[in-house]
Amino acid sequence: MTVKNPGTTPASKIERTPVSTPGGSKVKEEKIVVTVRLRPLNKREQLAKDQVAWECIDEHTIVHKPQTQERATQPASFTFDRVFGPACLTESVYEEGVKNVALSALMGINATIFAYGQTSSGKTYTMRGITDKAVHDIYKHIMNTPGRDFRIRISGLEIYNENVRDLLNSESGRNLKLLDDPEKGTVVEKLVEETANNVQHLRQLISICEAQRQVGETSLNDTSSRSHQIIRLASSETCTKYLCITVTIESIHRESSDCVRSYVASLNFVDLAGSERASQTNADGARLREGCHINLSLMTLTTVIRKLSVGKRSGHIPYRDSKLTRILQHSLGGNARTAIICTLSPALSHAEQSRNTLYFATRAKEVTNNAQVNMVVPDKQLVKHLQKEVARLEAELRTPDPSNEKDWKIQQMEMEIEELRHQRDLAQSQVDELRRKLEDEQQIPQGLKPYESPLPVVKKCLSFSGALSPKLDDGKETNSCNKIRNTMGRQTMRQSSMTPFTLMHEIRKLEQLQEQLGEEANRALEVLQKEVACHKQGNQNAAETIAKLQAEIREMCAIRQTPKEFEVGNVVPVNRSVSANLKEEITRLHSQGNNIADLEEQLENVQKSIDKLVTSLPTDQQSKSESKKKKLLPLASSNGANRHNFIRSPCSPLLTTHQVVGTEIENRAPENGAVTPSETPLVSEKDTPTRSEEGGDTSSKEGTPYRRSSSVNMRKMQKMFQNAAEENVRSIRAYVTELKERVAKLQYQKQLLVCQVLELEANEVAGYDIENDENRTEIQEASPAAWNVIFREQRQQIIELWDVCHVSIIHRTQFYLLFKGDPADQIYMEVELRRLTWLQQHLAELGNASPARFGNEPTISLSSSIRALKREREFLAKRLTTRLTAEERDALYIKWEIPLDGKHRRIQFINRLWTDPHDPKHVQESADIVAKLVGFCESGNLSKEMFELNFVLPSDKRPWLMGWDQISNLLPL
Ligand SMILES: Nc1ncnc2c1ncn2[C@@H]1O[C@H](COP(=O)(O)OP(=O)(O)OP(=O)(O)O)[C@@H](O)[C@H]1O
Repeated sequence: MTVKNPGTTPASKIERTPVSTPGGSKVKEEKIVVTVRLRPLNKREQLAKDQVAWECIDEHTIVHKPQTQERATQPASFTFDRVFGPACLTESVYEEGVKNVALSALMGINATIFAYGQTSSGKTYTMRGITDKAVHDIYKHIMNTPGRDFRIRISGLEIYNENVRDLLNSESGRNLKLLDDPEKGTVVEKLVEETANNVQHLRQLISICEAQRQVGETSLNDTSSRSHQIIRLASSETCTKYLCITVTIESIHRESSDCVRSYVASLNFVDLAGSERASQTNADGARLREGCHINLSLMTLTTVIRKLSVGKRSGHIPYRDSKLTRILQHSLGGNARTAIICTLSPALSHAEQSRNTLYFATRAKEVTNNAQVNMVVPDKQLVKHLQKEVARLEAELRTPDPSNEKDWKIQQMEMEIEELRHQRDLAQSQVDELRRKLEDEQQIPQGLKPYESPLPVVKKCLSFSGALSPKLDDGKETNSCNKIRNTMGRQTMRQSSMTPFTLMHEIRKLEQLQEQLGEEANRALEVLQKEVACHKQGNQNAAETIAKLQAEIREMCAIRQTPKEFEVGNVVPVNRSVSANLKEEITRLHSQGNNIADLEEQLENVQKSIDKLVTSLPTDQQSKSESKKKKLLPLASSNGANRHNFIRSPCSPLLTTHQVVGTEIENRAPENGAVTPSETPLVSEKDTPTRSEEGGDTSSKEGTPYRRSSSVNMRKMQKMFQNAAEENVRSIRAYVTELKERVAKLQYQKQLLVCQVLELEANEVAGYDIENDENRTEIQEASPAAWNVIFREQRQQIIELWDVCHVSIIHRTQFYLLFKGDPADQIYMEVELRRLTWLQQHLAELGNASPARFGNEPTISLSSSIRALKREREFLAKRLTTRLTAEERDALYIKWEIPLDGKHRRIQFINRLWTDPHDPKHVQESADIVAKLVGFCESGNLSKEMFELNFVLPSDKRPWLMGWDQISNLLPL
């Protein structure tokens, strides 16, 4: 359990967004809110006839009423954010002084309210009232926000004699340890944290803390608080219906929700111990020791405030010198909104202490904090979400999805085609065998009566199967042929010759197989055709969606968000409807991105399918050799219509009508009318014509037109199919390449939109006036002259940001050399600039903290970027020897002033490249050298569109920024 370090939570990834960051470009610093409360003279002071030494002359100024004997050297007037006189109620102090700060916690911003002042000045009195009112307002807000689920948790601790004690667990013992967590900062070990069920429960828990607090008596206050008490409420809120408010900043979200992000924040109420000097309390013994410890913490607090007031860069800030400042480090110049109420006694007798308090308050006014909106993505939830997504994508890509029938069908068909091919070969060999037998029988017929000869029948049957007459398309013809065949079959049977019968049967079987094969192949091609058409459509849809989204985002930009739902200081909650729209759009955009990826993947599959189909066909060589052995080719089917489609594959734009016509002519039977299909003679091995060079019809040995063999046509047809299929593959490859480039371009557009949406969200959260933002940039068509100016400015900004963010110098080089100001470069320049701006901000926010991990990928941090750059420079240094000659290297060393006899000259030289973003010559020369070392040429190996997608560091094969998709992952999806 933590006492938070505001803004930290276990097992969660916290994203921090600056509170008021218009355009998301700068971190807004804000000063600590300092108010002063002057109480009335108490009874003790009245009895002692003490004088009133201070007066609040207006809402901001308190003045010291000079006494005659007092030296006039001391400042008499002090100004603060608000000053409350003796007549002011605690309610006013809360409403006008600290409410805005306190309720920031509801918006995911850590908040701390301190009460500082001498003993009996009214700290506890004020803090009790304020805590009570804040609790009331928190629950009021919860009631008024039914769309969100809140969870409130509370912990309480006191620091007594520099020992930390748990106020909600009296058995935990005295000294809880403070631990340093690289992610969470300082945490209090084993501090109990209770979840408040409702407002009464919360109040009860606060009372327990109050009761547990160490109270002693001093001469100034009968119930003096001798400890620094910190009651901490932490709130977290999801961006949808549910929310948790928790001390340990834990985010819980509904299972049913797609949102994996919540707001989290802690709200600290800190009632400090009296700030007076130990001597003034007439303390001795135990009290004196307490005073020393109290003052150690307060002294450190004062030092920290003093140092912070002159600027955070003023050197070491001694947070670690006391437990109080360690625990409250984030509230002092860090990620929190802080309000300090300085309480004063008006009594003249305490004037010196009161003046010290006012000096402290004056310093505190100068301290600035960097409050941020804390959003939490619980690791468990995130991992679950990502796992689901990965599983879904994997299933889609790897397993034949029943819903994706087309892929499944293609696979099935491929298997069937394979099987059919196998059967065909089998049948073919049987036919060959039968044919041989038949020929043997042909040698015998002298002894047979004419009607006993099976030959004419068989011949007719085979000629039917091998014929390529267009009449085969005609159903009637086919039927009549079938009839003839059947009749022949019956005749054959009557003629009681088993061999011809078997032969016919086998031939029919072969015919059927061939027919099936043709049909299956055509079906496969049809599916492929649909697939490609479908992908084309998908791609078009993606582009349309992007365009629509851009238009909608422009519209959303134009909408002013009034009235505001709930306002806390400068923090304006996100307009829910606009936010919902944005989320919806981003979800759509993401799914579109997935579609694009799917599209690519599926196109690859199509390509593979076609490759398979082609390789399953015999090659030309095979055809030739096989045609010598086998007299009928596999596609010698009577399925003329299918054949026609088969060759005229729709995937082949290169296949011309001429070719198709040619194909049809090729397949046509001789038109001399001398031969009908049924009359075509059986082609025997002996009679097989040889194929001419032109692939045309050649005469048989006998030179009769009847020898015009179907096997020749089949070979040609097969060759044509193969050509067509190869062309298909080529054209689909070209199409896939083109699609990839389009996908890359869409990715750029997507990134740009994501950047815009992030900015919009940040603007909404900050209540930023989008319309009046002068810095806001839109990608608009600029005139060539204007674009030229814009380009130069943007490029310079980019170069400077590369330097600041330690971006890969190979990336810089390639970007620099590729984008030279062409009007088409606008989008790339814009995206690069926005990414870098985001990165700069991200690195600044992260500071020295360890980067959170996203899935298995580490996210970017300053140190990881520097390390990566170092690796890259080492890689380039090695390349100096392989890419440049010794003379070239020496020339460069001389030019870049590297001592020729110095050690580690290569790395020295490489370390000088890309180090001066303000010198254009240096930049150009650096780019030229890196390009040479890596082997880029400006227009050569990469297109602009593919630039980002293809780019990986040669040293570690990882994208230089771990992928810009992570930016979009910051969105509440
Ligand atoms: N604004 C006020 N109006 C009326 N009475 C007040 C006011 N502020 C404080 N008191 C009274 O003054 C007394 C001392 O106040 P309190 O205990 O809050 O002081 P403290 O600063 O917390 O002292 P310590 O540091 O010793 O804990 C209390 O009896 C309280 O009721």
